[in-house]
Amino acid sequence: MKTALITGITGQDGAYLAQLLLHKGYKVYATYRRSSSSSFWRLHYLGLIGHERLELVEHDLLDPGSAVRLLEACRPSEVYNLAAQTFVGVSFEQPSLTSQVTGLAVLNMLEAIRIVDPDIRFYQASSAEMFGKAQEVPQTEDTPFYPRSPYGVAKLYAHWMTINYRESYNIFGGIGILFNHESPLRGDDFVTRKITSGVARLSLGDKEPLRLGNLSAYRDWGFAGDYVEGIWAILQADKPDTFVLATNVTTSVREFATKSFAAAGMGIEWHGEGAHERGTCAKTGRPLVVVDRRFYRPAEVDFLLGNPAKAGRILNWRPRTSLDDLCRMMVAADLNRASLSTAFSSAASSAAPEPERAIVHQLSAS
Ligand SMILES: C[C@H]1O[C@H](OP(=O)(O)OP(=O)(O)OC[C@H]2O[C@@H](n3cnc4c(=O)[nH]c(N)nc43)[C@H](O)[C@@H]2O)[C@@H](O)[C@@H](O)C1=O
Repeated sequence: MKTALITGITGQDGAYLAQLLLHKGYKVYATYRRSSSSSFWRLHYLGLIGHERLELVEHDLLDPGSAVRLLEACRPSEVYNLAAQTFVGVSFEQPSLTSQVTGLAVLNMLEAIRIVDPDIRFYQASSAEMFGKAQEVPQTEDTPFYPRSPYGVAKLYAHWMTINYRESYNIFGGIGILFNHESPLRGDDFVTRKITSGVARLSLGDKEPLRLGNLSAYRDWGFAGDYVEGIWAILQADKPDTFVLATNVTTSVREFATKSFAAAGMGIEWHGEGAHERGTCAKTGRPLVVVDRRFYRPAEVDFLLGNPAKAGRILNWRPRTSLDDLCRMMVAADLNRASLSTAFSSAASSAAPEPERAIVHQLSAS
């Protein structure tokens, strides 16, 4: 039985990767931060909590000594480093913390591998944010980097450090440069899930429009479930290498919102431009989307489009889920959650004790 260690199990990719590795028969050790122990909802969602081959381990990425002890205790043959401060917007507010967690912490794990067992295969989650102000279209493994956020800069440090350990110490450092990948398990601070949960709320009658930032940013969005298959394949390759995982299709935030409203059976019409743009219901004219400058970033990445040809050729990896299917999947999951919570709160109020209901009845009658 192979043993893997995943850092960042409470995130979207950690949950899907754990599911994949357990399905393949691995023993999986998975780390989480003490303060994120309440975010096991994704593991519950996938039915992984209590799995006999999944062991959750508390770990602080910033502590080099505990990285060594972690590897000595788990003895993995593969380490998947997914833990990071992953919100680009937050990285402008907390650049130092982001640099430590997303950048420097990766060095701690690489050093621990060098000390404990240099044969461990290490996966580093690099990001399309490293392309930032993209120097060519589409972006490939050879495109020069130009990060536009503290997050992108930190990821670039970790990226080069992994290559450096590959070349200096012969460590199997496999790298995936992942473009945006989404799912019903995405956190609702990211724009796709913010949109699909807003669509669910609005389609169930809520009146408060969705407040978004830059609607004209373009992203190459795929399904996270497809991408973890690529991540696994990167560590099974004959030699350590760097691969772009992307769909080769790019779409604006505005168009993602249009598709998501359509998935809930609602048409949206767009009016105005820039900070004054808004989207209204095609049938009733009620406001569905307004632009809110608070969600703009100090520096924006305007356009990302990845070419995954190398991953197709060498790893035989291809994204299988179209953007339309992804939108439908995410909207359906959010509609389900929203109607369950509406049903739950109305069941809770109708289950109020008899005397309270009687009082409400009397008050409204008088
Ligand atoms: C590859 C990369 O992918 C992700 O980073 P991201 O692209 O920044 O993702 P996002 O969903 O936060 O923003 C996408 C775009 O949408 C725009 N946008 C408009 N209005 C809102 C808005 O209201 N909220 C947010 N969050 N974004 C908005 C925003 O300005 C940006 O242009 C992370 O997984 C990251 O870890 C990673 O590695």
